[in-house]
Amino acid sequence: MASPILVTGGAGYIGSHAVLALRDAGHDLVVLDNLSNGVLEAVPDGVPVVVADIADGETVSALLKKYAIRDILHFAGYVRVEESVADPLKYYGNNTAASRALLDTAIKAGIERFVFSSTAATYGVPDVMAVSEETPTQPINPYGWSKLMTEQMLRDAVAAYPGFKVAILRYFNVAGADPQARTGQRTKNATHLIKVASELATGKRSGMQVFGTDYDTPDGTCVRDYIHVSDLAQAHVDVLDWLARPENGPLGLFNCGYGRGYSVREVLAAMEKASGRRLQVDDAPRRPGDPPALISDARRLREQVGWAPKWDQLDTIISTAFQWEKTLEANQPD
Ligand SMILES: NC(=O)c1ccc[n+]([C@@H]2O[C@H](COP(=O)([O-])OP(=O)(O)OC[C@H]3O[C@@H](n4cnc5c(N)ncnc54)[C@H](O)[C@@H]3O)[C@@H](O)[C@H]2O)c1
Ligand SMILES: O=c1ccn([C@@H]2O[C@H](COP(=O)(O)OP(=O)(O)O[C@H]3O[C@H](CO)[C@@H](O)[C@H](O)[C@H]3O)[C@@H](O)[C@H]2O)c(=O)[nH]1
Repeated sequence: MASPILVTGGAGYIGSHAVLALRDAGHDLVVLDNLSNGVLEAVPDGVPVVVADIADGETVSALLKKYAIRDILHFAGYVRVEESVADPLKYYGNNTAASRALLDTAIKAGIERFVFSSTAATYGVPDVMAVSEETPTQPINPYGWSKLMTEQMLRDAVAAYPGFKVAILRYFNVAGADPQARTGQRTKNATHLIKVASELATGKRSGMQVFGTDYDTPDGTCVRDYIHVSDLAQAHVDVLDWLARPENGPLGLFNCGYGRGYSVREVLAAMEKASGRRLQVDDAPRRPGDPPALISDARRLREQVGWAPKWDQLDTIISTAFQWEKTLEANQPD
């Protein structure tokens, strides 16, 4: 893989961590991002950035040619579940239709390997405790559907176009930040539990709520499988290597998680410990659409690809998220 890797959405939260992981592994790369939610500061100096939309076929095909790209990591997309319910066409437009356009450009350019950011939201509300790649997909919101439809296009493309290999990665709850605080989550008006709790712990918010305390879980709050964003970034590097070996593919489907769940209360207790602050938290009704527990069976990624996570302690996830939030605060203009 001597030619550079194209990272779409590389100016965003997960993409910017993947950029660091790829660089740390010695890869050259190019970022493609329309900056709708990303920022240029998230991309390290020296990495070329093309500011354009993935659906802009002319620009994208020119860049694939210019850099002789053979591999694409496709992170670009919209990520807010509740927004997808309020404005579904926005999600089908970007996560499905724009991804189709990118795929079309990629196939025409002879791209060999394509890794797609999918989500545990494709499983909906599973009736098993540990969700494997074989668990039926039944999204309960347009976000999940918009990703599942792109997965289907990729499956069909692999079957139709010889030489085209794909890996689909279904992320569970992504959190934390680069342990060296080179990048982290910058999302404005974030709704993710750990980001919200980090903002509260650094004083950017005055309070937060626990959505639902009467679930059938050990402490009554929802349980999730939180994966450190740097381990997830490394999974992309490992999966690309896996896909590049002739005996592997043409299609890989991998859950990305640790196979271990933590409740909302456990997360908040860990944030109090990391920050040394008492958090102002109120109990609130359930948030519509939240499954009580979502835990991955992610053995396939470890066993087939050889992924070996390094940051898989809840305290590490929480402390890196908190440290990043402080870094962001320190760099705020007055
Ligand atoms: N954050 C999570 O917990 C989570 C969980 C599961 C899956 N994912 C998936 O991972 C991917 C990255 O998520 P994130 O949390 O880093 O989000 P993010 O919003 O931080 O990053 C997405 C990036 O893509 C860019 N982008 C969006 N649409 C584009 C387009 N049409 N053309 C070019 N650039 C575009 C944005 O500017 C942004 O920089 C998304 O596809 C998301 O669906 C995220
Ligand atoms: O202020 C808050 C925010 C969240 N929660 C709860 O915390 C848990 C986790 O919520 P959140 O961090 O919003 O993540 P999820 O809703 O589990 O969804 C995330 O994880 C999914 C994969 O599991 C991805 O598909 C989604 O894109 C991503 O938003 C849920 O029980 C929420 O109800 C609170 O109690 N208070």
